[in-house]
Amino acid sequence: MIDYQQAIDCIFQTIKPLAAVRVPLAEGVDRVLAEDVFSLLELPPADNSAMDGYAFDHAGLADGFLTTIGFIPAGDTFSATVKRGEAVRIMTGAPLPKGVDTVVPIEDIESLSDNRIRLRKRLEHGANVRVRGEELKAGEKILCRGQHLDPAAIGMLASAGITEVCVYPAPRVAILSTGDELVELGETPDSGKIINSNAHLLAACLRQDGFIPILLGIARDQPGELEAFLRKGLDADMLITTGGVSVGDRDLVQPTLMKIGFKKLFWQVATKPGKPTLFGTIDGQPVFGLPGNPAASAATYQLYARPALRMLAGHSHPFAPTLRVTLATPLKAGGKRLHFLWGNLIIVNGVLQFDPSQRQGSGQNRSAVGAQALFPLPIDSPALAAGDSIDVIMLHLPFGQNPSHN
Ligand SMILES: Nc1nc2c(c(=O)[nH]1)N[C@H]1C(S)=C(S)[C@@H](COP(=O)(O)OP(=O)(O)OC[C@H]3O[C@@H](n4cnc5c(N)ncnc54)[C@H](O)[C@@H]3O)O[C@H]1N2
Ligand code: MOO
Repeated sequence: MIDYQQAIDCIFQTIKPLAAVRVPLAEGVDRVLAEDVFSLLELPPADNSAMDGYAFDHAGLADGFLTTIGFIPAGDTFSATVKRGEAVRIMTGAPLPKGVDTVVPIEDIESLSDNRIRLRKRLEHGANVRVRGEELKAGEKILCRGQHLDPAAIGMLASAGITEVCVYPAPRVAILSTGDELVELGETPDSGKIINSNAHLLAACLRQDGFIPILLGIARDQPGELEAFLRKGLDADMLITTGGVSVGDRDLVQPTLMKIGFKKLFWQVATKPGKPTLFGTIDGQPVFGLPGNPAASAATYQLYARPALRMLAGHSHPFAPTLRVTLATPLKAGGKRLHFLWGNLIIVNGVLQFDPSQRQGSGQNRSAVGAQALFPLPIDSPALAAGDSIDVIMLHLPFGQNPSHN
């Protein structure tokens, strides 16, 4: 049996980004750039005002008095040259006319009679002016391959005149649930049956992370049916199965995958949950056989499938960050497998604490509900006390807390 580090090393060495596609800029959000991007425009296109105020020539400001000779709203230009001792009323974003280099905000002047104004305080030369090209030069490299496109990046690319981007696409993920005991949500589970909740859990994880779930349904524990279902998943960018990967008489996923060209890279990891996790490829397509126990499916999605999907999507940092926090409540000693414990992150006096969930059983969906982090309790770890420093794997930010309780 391999350990957790060997499992993630194997995934890291195996998965390569998907073939890049060119998409309209708006569809690029949350994707990763597959090529460098160069600005088509200079920005700002001209020296312009950063404030609503009055523009003037700083060198001509002898006594703090100026005569206003006109008005420029944003989007307009002013053709006349402004002479020393004169000022034009100018709005934020409007280009500076010839002859001026400094802007005084409206709040900092006193209006006098005869179109005269007086500056209340001294200003630096060039104050409140945005200089042509200070943000972007035409032809300048503005974003590099590998950059994640957040909304601010989309805004900057739009400002640079970029209409399309070349990105790694969002992976499409086929999900197959296996097991004779399963019925679909909406059906009545008769004796011994349970609802296929893992498909909903995994589809929700995928949607939350910006990936595309393709639900294949439920394959019975019967080799022919299972093979037909597995083949349906081969068009996707990744295939994830749940259930049927342990050592039971009806755990048929692995032998059936083998029949259709599966190259097994690992099976069984010394972790709890997640021991029976299976990983490999079929013609280069990554395939995960996740354990059927719901919280084991949820944990192995976070620990293995999610980073693998981020790698397909071109992210150079696929693994969730770890963060040093304090333990809120004591924990029992570790055992013979690395034990991933679900927990909440709570903020106490501005310090993050990890509060382990009361339920940790891998057979229950409830164990993972609301958890924002996983704590890997090391093999043979001694018992831990409240206040101990621990490193947790961050799954989500602890939003949703009432700020007054911090
Ligand atoms: N003798 C051994 N038995 C088991 C071992 C072992 O090492 N030796 N490992 C245990 C561990 S750990 C896990 S995890 C489970 C995983 O086994 P499988 O992946 O083969 O999963 P199943 O046996 O098919 O199901 C396990 C459990 O999960 C429920 N399940 C399955 N699919 C779904 C679904 N789509 N939605 C909701 N719940 C599902 C299923 O009914 C079972 O209760 O094996 C242990 N056994
Ligand atoms: O390892 Mo299993 O995956 O405990 O539930």
